[in-house]
Amino acid sequence: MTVVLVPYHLDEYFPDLDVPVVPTSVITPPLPDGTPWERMAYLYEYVADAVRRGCRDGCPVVASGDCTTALGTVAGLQRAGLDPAVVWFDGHGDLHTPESSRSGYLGGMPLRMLTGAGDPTVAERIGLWPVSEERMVLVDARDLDPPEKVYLAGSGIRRCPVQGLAEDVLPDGAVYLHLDFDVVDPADLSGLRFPAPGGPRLAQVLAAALQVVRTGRVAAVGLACTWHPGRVGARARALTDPVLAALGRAT
Ligand SMILES: NC(=[NH2+])NCCC[C@H](N)C(=O)O
Repeated sequence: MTVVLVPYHLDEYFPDLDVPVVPTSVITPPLPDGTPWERMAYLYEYVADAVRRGCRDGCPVVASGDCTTALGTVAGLQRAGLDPAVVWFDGHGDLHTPESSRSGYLGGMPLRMLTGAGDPTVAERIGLWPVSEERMVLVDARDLDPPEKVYLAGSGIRRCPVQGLAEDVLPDGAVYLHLDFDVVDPADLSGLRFPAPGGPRLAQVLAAALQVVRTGRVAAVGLACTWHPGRVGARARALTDPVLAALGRAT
């Protein structure tokens, strides 16, 4: 199984990023000068290519320090000839556009970007096609900003709680499974960049993620290790070890 480590948070290289998986390859190209999205597009070109190749022997897993790396992973699945749906576990929505974001945090935008909205730089440069809202499920997202709530209310994206993830909520076909660890309650995982209290326990997230894996349709997994480097890695293995084991059985 291909396990790709992308030790970055957005366009910033984090050599000390601790991840709960053992990588089979590490992507660290020196990034060119440019805007953050231009630099990320450069990085995600490598990610997309690694995922495309990784599809040949099962389900590639991509670990990075943010959620935006998912843009490269989904593009890689598309390059492999798939039309992936997206099941996105996150304490947040990641549904901002540059106009709606008050923080300006680029990591708060990737799920919206997968619909084809927002800054087009990455999509244009790596050939990422929009995923239709109807093929997206947002799991948990307990910490939504007001503009994200407004957008979700009028969008085709389905939202469900971790404990409400049933077979009939899951989209058809190939699935990109996105796990931002901050979906887990910070009581079970400290050191997160954006802790969102009041969330599900790690064991509950694990049960829901395994449900998705057991469909046998997960084509790639993204692990968003959204913690400060050196803070969480090993503890998160309680989630990733069983998920990777199940992936090995399911593919
Ligand atoms: N996946 C995450 N950790 N996202 C954090 C987003 C935080 C906040 N909603 C923002 O856009 O600024």
